[in-house]
Amino acid sequence: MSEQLLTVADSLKDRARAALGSRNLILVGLMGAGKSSVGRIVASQLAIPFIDSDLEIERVSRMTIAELFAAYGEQEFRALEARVVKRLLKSGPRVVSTGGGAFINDRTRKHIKKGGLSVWLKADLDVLWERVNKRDTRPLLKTENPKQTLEGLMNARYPIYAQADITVLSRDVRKEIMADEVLEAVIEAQKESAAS
Ligand SMILES: Nc1ncnc2c1ncn2[C@@H]1O[C@H](COP(=O)(O)OP(=O)(O)O)[C@@H](O)[C@H]1O
Ligand SMILES: O=C(O)C1=C[C@@H](OP(=O)(O)O)[C@@H](O)[C@H](O)C1
Ligand SMILES: [Mg+2]
Repeated sequence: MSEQLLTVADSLKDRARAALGSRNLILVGLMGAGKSSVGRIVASQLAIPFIDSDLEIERVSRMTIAELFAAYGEQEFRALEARVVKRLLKSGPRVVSTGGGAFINDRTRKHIKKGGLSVWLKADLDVLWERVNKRDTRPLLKTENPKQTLEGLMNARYPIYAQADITVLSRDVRKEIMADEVLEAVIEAQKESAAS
């Protein structure tokens, strides 16, 4: 990388870090959008802590997400998720990647709206499907036609994800590029709110 390009990359991180201030950055969106993997890169670029709410739920319960769904059902999982997300957002700045259903739950969405800047990683069905069909860890997709299930979730959930503060299109590009686009969107959002 040339010296000039390095300076541009550094200033992107610095400007995004300054724009975020002490707020949390919370990634929302459907399964496969890249919340967990892109969130981790964004946090490392900003040099702030990264927490994935699903991993935190698994840590505190000492069960996997699939085991929690099987043993207690989705409703109990959502109640635990709401408590964990609320706690994770108590202090900042952090990058918190949520599970796909978190922002859909009224209680959890309120915690997220209050707890920082939310970013919807929005992807089309084929991109999501390409990514999620490689693993069978997601209990909601254990159906006869998982692609159709995913499409149904898209239709039901996209109007709600649209309430996030920022939307970034999650495309078939490298995760590092997606992370840079999130940083750019944070800077833009801050400029817009300062101008209004
Ligand atoms: N931009 C990307 N390009 C290629 N693969 C990606 C990209 N973003 C995510 N993935 C892959 O897709 C899968 C799902 O990503 P993940 O971060 O777990 O999504 P989410 O947390 O939103 O469900 C993972 O295997 C991940 O490595
Ligand atoms: O969409 C959902 O309701 C879910 C998404 C999953 O997280 P990812 O979006 O990180 O896969 C996980 O929380 C759980 O399987 C439920
Ligand atoms: Mg995830």
